[in-house]
Amino acid sequence: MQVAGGPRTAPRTLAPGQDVTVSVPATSANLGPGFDSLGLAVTLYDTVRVRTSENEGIFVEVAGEGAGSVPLDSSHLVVRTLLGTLNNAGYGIQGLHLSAENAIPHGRGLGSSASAIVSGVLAANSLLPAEARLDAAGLLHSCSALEGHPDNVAPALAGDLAISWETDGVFRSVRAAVHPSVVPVVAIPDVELSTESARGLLPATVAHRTAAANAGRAALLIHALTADPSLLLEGTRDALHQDFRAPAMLPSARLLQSLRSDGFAAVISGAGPTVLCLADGEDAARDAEEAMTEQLQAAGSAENWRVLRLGVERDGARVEGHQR
Ligand SMILES: Nc1ncnc2c1ncn2[C@@H]1O[C@H](COP(=O)(O)OP(=O)(O)OP(=O)(O)O)[C@@H](O)[C@H]1O
Ligand SMILES: N[C@@H](CCO)C(=O)O
Repeated sequence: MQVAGGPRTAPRTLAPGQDVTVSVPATSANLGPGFDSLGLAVTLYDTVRVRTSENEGIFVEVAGEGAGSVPLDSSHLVVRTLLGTLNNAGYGIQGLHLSAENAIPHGRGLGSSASAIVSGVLAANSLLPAEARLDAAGLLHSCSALEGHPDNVAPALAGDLAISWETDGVFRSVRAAVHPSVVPVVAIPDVELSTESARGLLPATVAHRTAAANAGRAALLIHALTADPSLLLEGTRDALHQDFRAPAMLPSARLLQSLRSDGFAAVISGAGPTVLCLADGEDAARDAEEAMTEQLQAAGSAENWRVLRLGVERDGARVEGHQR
């Protein structure tokens, strides 16, 4: 958590009794060829309620994903992000009560860390006085800098499809409307793979022809996702990350390969190991669900995976303040 650049004077203390709830969607980054650039918000959510208190100390409770494994003190990712954001604005708190209900599984490629960062930054922003708040561009940059790349935080903040980039250290993003017939279907294994270790498997450089081929597919993918979903299979072909990471997620790599051979637009979601199919219409989504389930059954591992048909989350994170 970066706190450099924070206040040079003693921080002001936020009033106790403030109460805010933030709900943030899961996101699937990369979508094949859009490494560190493309991301899609989907209908699975983490929700945190944050209350400032006059009782000193930090109290954290977690239900759902991460319960029993994430820390319950100031090192909790949402708390750490929230306190860092307040500190950067010149504020602190006396006491804090955070209650999290998580549906996004951790370390599976569905943007759980981005969701936690967005939750912490948005909660802090809502608790701050209006004049100390970040604007939309500041929120995107701040969350992206904390996550290290913008492709999950951008759709988590704004919803739908996000196309993101970085210029001279500044992260930016535009939102694009996904074609209404696109349905995301995911197969989530019960094993985790940290993004950090998956990034460690990538080469420092690729051949020029590889980069050129990938650029063409990324451009095609945006057309397929927004205008012509019949091109999704060809548009989701990646050359930059999936093959390099396959040794760390062999069952996912096998499922991906066999789904693509059968004509499904399957990709590794984020850094994996979840497999995402982008289906063109509800019938195709049902076929993808069935194909995933059958292939996992044939491999004798269906009980270790969850297959879910999701929707595209159009609006992104929601913040609700409560009067007390
Ligand atoms: N809601 C949360 N509360 C606290 N910590 C969290 C939360 N979500 C994620 N984390 C932390 O982030 C880690 C997972 O982050 P990681 O970047 O490895 O995977 P991911 O974000 O789920 O996947 P990807 O970045 O590929 O989409 C967890 O192990 C946990 O330490
Ligand atoms: N673009 C990121 C997404 C996961 O955080 C990666 O693949 O490493």
